[in-house]
Amino acid sequence: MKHVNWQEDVALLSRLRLFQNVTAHNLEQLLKEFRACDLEAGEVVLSPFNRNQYLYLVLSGRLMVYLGSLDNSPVSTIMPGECAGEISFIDNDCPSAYVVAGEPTSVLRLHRESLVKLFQQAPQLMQNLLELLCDRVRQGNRIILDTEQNAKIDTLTGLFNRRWLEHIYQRESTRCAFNEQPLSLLMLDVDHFKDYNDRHGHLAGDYALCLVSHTLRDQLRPKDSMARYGGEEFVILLPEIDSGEARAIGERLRSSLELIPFFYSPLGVLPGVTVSIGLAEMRQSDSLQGLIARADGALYQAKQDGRNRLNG
Ligand SMILES: Nc1nc2c(ncn2[C@@H]2O[C@H](COP(=O)(O)OP(=O)(O)OP(=O)(O)O)[C@@H](O)[C@H]2O)c(=O)[nH]1
Repeated sequence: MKHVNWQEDVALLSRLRLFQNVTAHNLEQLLKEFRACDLEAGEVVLSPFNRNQYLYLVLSGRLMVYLGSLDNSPVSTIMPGECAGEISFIDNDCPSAYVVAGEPTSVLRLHRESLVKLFQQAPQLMQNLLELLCDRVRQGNRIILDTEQNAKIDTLTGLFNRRWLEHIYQRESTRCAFNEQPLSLLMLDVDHFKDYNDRHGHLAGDYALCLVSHTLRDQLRPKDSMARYGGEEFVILLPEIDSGEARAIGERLRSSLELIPFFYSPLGVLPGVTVSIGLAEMRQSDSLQGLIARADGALYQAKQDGRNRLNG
């Protein structure tokens, strides 16, 4: 970080969000305390390992924010007019994120004591800082929400993933057991899928998996859950459905795919696929693993019996 000369500019400061509606007199007092610095691209300004005493205001360039490790993708960008370091600046603790110059960047640096002194004379400054902090909290909440979404959704098909299935099963099995209702599970596996990939390419295989997920999910009730269990394996949970009814549902799902001889994809027209299905109904105090093991056994038999059929 290189200290540089800075042409003091009250007009520019008053345009920064932190200083909006702060009087020119107060800003002039603050100006004396600022240090202008130039940062090289990649230079680390804040790190969770170093206590921070400064507030940084970006004048030009941009700062990138990284959570956890610098190897992760940046979670946000701090642009001219915005500031960095305000949380650790206030609580005098280590920053929660890395802040790194994304390109050659000019910043103004202000020691915490200078700003704290001014709080009493300029309450508006405190208000502005609180608003900035609220923005940071909201941004953090959005990141948490996105991360949770990623933790439960399979990116290729948009279905729930295997990890989230555990969570849903806990909830639904408890609810069904409590209400003395049945719960059934279908385990589906795309037939001859290795062959399909070999013939049409892996990307075509990916589109076929999307066809399976969209075709089947559209036929389910809101209370049913469909998850991608593994590569070409899917699990459907059917709460309040006994094995007799689940057989009819599974049969309907299976035949709906059989009736699609080809489909349109970004690669052009591709042949459809069929699925084999294993069915199992929940027994008292069945774990998900136990229920799936029985459905998997039934699926194995469906494959043995010639595929494109339901067993269980
Ligand atoms: N395109 C694509 N293929 C996948 C994906 N996940 C797994 N596969 C492929 O799915 C194929 C599964 O092959 P196998 O387990 O041998 O079974 P199969 O060829 O479907 O044969 P049967 O199940 O006995 O009918 C493998 O070739 C995997 O590479 C994926 O996300 N996309």
